[in-house]
Amino acid sequence: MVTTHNLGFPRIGAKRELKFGLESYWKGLSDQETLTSLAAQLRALHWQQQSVLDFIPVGDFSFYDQVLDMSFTLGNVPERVSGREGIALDNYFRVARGRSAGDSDCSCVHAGEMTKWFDTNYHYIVPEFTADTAFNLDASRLLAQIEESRAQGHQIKPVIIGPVSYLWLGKSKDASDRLALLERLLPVYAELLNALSEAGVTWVQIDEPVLVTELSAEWKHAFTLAYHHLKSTPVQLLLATYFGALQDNLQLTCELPVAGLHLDAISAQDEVSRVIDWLPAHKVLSLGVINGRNVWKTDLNATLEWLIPVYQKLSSRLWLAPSCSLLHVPVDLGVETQLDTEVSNWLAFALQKLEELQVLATALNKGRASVEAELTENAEAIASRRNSRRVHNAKVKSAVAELDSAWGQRASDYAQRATKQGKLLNLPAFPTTTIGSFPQTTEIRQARQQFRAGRLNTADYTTLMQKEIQRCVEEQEALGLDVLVHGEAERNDMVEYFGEQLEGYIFSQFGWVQSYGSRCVKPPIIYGDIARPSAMTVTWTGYAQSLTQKPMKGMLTGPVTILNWSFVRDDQPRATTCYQLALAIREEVLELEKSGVQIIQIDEAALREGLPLRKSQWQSYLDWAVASFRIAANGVKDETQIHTHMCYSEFNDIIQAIADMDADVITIETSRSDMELLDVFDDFRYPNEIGPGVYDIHSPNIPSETQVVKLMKKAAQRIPVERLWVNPDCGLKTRQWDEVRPALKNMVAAAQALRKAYAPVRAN
Ligand SMILES: Nc1nc2c(c(=O)[nH]1)N[C@@H](CNc1ccc(C(=O)N[C@@H](CCC(=O)N[C@@H](CCC(=O)N[C@@H](CCC(=O)O)C(=O)O)C(=O)O)C(=O)O)cc1)CN2
Ligand code: MET
Ligand SMILES: [Zn+2]
Repeated sequence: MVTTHNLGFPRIGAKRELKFGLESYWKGLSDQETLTSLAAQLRALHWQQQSVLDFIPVGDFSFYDQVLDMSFTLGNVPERVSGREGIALDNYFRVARGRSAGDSDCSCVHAGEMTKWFDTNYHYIVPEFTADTAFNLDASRLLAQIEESRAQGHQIKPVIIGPVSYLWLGKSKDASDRLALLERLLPVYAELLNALSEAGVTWVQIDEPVLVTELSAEWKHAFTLAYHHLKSTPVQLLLATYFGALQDNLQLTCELPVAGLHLDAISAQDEVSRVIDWLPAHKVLSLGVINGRNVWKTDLNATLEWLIPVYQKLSSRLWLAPSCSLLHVPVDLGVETQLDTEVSNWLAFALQKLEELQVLATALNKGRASVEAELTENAEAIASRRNSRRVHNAKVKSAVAELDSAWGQRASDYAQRATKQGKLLNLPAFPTTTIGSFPQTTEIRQARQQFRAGRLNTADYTTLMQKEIQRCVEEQEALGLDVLVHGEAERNDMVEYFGEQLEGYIFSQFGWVQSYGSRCVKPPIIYGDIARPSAMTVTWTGYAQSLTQKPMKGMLTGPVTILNWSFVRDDQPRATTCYQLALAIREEVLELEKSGVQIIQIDEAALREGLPLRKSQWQSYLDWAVASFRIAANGVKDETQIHTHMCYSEFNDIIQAIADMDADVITIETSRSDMELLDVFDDFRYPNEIGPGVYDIHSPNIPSETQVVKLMKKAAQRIPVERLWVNPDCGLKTRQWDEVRPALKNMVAAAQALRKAYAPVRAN
């Protein structure tokens, strides 16, 4: 018999119940009891929905982030919050967000740093280490949830993050070697596993996703040390790897002294037979055969055909699961009532993926005949997608086939363009601008909800959004900003908004996926060739420009970011889809230009974060990603100024690729790193203009004028002042107007001070 299990389930709720519960608690509108009982209800529902599986995950639920949960379990709690009285949960939220329910402004602490979870759009709270970090087990969260699930009659498998990945994902705050902490960490893990065993647990899933990345000899050795240390614990360990292939870590991984291994057979299908060869005969092999990161139905017949010989070899040592936690896909296709029925028949969300898993297991355990109807239905859906005329657009395919590098080439080089643009735009030194979005207020969101529900007509919705745009322009004029934006009021999200207007896309009503904390995105779904039936932003931008004499930046999302933050086709290379998106955005750029827009920003927030997990694959990704951006951006006249924006700025290794995009201006995140990141942008390596973010928009804290001046002076030591812009780190949509106004006021005042301070330099 094969065993079925799941690595993790989405916790936000099919209708984002957890999001609303959390936000209400943070605002002080509900109490802890309400929040914890909502959490228990969600867990109960999710376990029940998974209960056909042989093992269901416990410990994957989180109030904010599973890595932060692990930090609390290991007693690695930052000093700045420890020793506080009151509700423990509030301390957890203080690390997550810098404050908790009922905190007055003065009791805020700085939030833990947030960063991307591998190559997904999920963000985790980075564990903090120093040379003195001590660990202390607090297994209460896990033990309580184990008891809770048992009471509901489930067969469970607790999920924890493994010690090596835990250290790898964290950051040393004092430049000490975090790997040196392993010795101190392992006894706490052993204690945890013992506690789980005492609670009656037999299997524990221990996640070590860093095994799919390139590891140095020290980190490889850490694996051997760690798992030999944990070998004698009484529970059986299922070591889980996902998001990629093991490659040079394959032999190491197979030989670790654990009871079982989970391999992502979607991204590492080629490795399965080698793993079987290397894996000692007593070990279980769990294969992730259902894609946990995309929304397409699995081709069950093909998968089964491939699995049958594997099952013959492994027999009951074979376990089946989705490739990774289902955190990265929406919960339930069943609640979607407005999806196009043809395309929706090609899709599977979390619950449907578990059904697929069940069909595969039943076919192996009881023979194909026992699931004949399901297999036939699946074959029909797969064929329907493959043969659908709606997937293919001959015009788009030939446009992509005709692309050559000339499409990505601007007429003149940067220096010549800068002169022409300077004359036309006539901006002061240290020009001020923002990244695009202004607060998405409750009124804006509610208006859009009403519009969607048909309770507000198009004319009224448009009027409301125009009012918001007008307000936004007036605020910026009053603040004295130099280059204005329209504020993106009309956009639900910077990717979904474009997806909704492009052909080849469909979008769900409830397909929410957690991005961080309570924040979710609803990635639109690319099912076919991409075309742009009509202009997407020109009217809104034109309206905004009509309200001011100052230059209004056109605001677009770039092809690579649209690709990386959408659910994409799995029937053609990502590069091909990206080129199609690039052509669509190029059309929009050219139409904006034609309408008189002089500055166009094309956000590539996800270009850096879309890098493959292994460095050896970076260059081929960067080649098509940069080429796509260039196709989108570089068809404009010299006089048109192209901006781009990226929110994470560890650019050290890819600065050449960033420079090759050849945008006239790039805005990046730098405030949190005190401008040190700019070292890599120094004179020689980055030739164009730069707006290093001067304050962190993720925090409600207001930067002072002095702070901004200080940061910009640091920037000016690295970048010639005539190439510097002044702007926040990222868009302001998650902030309140009361936070934005004073922050930008200080930023503008700082720019004025800088103009005075550097005036003599510029006169020379
Ligand atoms: N796709 C994407 N990925 C990204 C980012 C990004 O901006 N977009 N930014 C970075 C950080 N990640 C982020 C992810 C989400 C949000 C965010 O603000 N999300 C919103 C949802 C945005 C949205 O699509 N809103 C819709 C739906 C609004 C809504 O929820 N309406 C309520 C009613 C209104 C209300 O009471 O608020 C309802 O339908 O129930 C809209 O505006 O139309 C949220 O979770 O709150 C911010 C940053 C990295 N990845
Ligand atoms: N233009 C977008 C905004 O300001 C860029 C955000 S990058 C995540 O919101
Ligand atoms: Zn950003």
